[in-house]
Amino acid sequence: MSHSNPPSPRRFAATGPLSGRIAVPGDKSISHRAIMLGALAVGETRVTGLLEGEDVLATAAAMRAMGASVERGADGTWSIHGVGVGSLLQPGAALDMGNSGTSTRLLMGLIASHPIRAVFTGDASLSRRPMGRVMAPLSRMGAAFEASPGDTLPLMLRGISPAVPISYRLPVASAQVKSAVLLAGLNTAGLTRVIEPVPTRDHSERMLRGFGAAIAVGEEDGARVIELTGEADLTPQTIAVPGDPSSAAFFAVAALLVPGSDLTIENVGLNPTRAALYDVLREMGARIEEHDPREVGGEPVADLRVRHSQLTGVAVDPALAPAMIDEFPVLFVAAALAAGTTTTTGLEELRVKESDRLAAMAAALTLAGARVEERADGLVIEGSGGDPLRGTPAGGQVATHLDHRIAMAMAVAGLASRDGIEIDDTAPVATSFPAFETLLGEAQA
Ligand SMILES: O=C(O)C1=C[C@@H](OP(=O)(O)O)[C@@H](O)[C@H](O)C1
Ligand SMILES: C=C(OP(=O)(O)O)C(=O)O
Repeated sequence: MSHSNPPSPRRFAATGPLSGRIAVPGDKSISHRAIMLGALAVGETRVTGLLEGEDVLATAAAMRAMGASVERGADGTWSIHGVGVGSLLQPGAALDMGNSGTSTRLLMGLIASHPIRAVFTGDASLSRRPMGRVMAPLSRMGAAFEASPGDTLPLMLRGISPAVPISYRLPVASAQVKSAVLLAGLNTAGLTRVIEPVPTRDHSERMLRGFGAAIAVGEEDGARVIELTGEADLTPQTIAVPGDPSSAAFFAVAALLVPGSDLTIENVGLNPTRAALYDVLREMGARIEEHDPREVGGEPVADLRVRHSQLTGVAVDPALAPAMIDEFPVLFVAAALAAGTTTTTGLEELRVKESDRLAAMAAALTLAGARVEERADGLVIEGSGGDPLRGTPAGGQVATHLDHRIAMAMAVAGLASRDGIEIDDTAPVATSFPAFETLLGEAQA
């Protein structure tokens, strides 16, 4: 896990245009869910394109610790033999979630309706993140918690069976909270409902349906309503995981910013609950074309051709935030090179990710010579009009705070800088995108 890796500083500097064709690794959100649901289906689930990043490997280790077999074949296909809904075993040791919020919150949901006890631990970043948002609904279902102050890790969860089905209105727009409740509903007799005033990524709903769960999605007073009838019996699946749009985002912005670039990113997942970054970039003037739109693993996918473009600042509609929530760090980099002002609002959630992403990006971009104003709920960025950022001053280093997306966003900024950008630690990149630097080399070859 990333917290045991020594810091790995690195300098990113302009090395010329990005071109050719690359394929980014599998979607992180979908990979977590494929392992979890496969581990609950009796029989063999086969997964191709699984993201082999530290976060997903933490999920795999946890499911093994609870009785499932989760193994990688020589050809890269993963084979999962599940235990069946209701049959997760008591883990023999604490579940080390590393840096992964998704692993932690979704697994809390799964365990909440099983009669087992689990201790969750994580790295320094994860141990600061709020878990009360999942503890609240899962407590109503009957689970019990002993958490660290501020409802953080390490925490102990005592699940219960039978659990009580609930109807839960999400107080924050969070796919992790929604998914935790739905996963707890799998081993809960009756109707578990989640009401989502603001839609968030719907991978859980899609995949639960694919595995044969009784799940219905409707609308009530303008809100999305998801209803799951337990107890579920899941049927093993063969799943192809599409490329991660959140990983592709770094390459798309790099190609937009570096003059002369013409890069095609293959097989990018474009689920509408995930792809808003690409719409915002187009609104800013980005030349991004979608080729060969198709469906992979029940998700819309296309190849993206991205060419260097002069960008113009925009006011980003806060209603789009959930559909691009992990892409703001790299959007801020695009804004720093655009002509004019980019304003973002409604982004309080960014303060409780792997780092406080508003503070971290404001500090990092300012250090690199951009003009940034940090507000309570967003950043206002005065773009350079296409001129390269100065880069980090001698002896200066961007602080990434154990946050992979800060590291990759500022690496992209480095490619569009005059003097290069020095990053304090690229080790966290391995949580979501271990091949990042290799692919960067390929695209610049
Ligand atoms: O459900 C998921 O897979 C995720 C949901 C989002 O978190 P929140 O639910 O906290 O918004 C996102 O930031 C995270 O990277 C992955
Ligand atoms: C927020 C993220 O992940 P998680 O919540 O799973 O740590 C992310 O990948 O940007």
